[in-house]
Amino acid sequence: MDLVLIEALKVDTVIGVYDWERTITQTLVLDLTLATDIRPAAANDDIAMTLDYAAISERVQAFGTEHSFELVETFAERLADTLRREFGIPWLRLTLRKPGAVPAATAVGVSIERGERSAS
Ligand SMILES: Nc1nc2c(c(=O)[nH]1)N=C([C@H](O)[C@@H](O)CO)CN2
Repeated sequence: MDLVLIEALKVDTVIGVYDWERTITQTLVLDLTLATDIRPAAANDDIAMTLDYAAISERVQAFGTEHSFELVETFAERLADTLRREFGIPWLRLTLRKPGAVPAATAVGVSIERGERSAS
């Protein structure tokens, strides 16, 4: 299985458990690793035969605008489910960082893997 990568994608959203966080937009930083077979697209030089990282990046940013969760866990889980359903992604790893949430840390966040990763 091959992988399509999206690294350090900035996503603006309302997120957080504290009252003050419900009134502001914060920027999350996402890394996505998306399983697919790139061989058909490579053989035909055809964007329609692979995962379009530009289209997926736009969808992730729209997702951030559409939702306002409290937990980064909820954002990650719901986004992973949305991307897998809408783009037919069999397996993905999603790492979500919330910079500045803990001043002593560069970033905090979660990393999840969902779906089945085939061996071939
Ligand atoms: N595991 C989590 N811990 C915390 C979260 C979270 O989403 N998941 N969120 C907060 C606050 O919103 C924090 O980011 C504000 O600085 C605290 N802990």
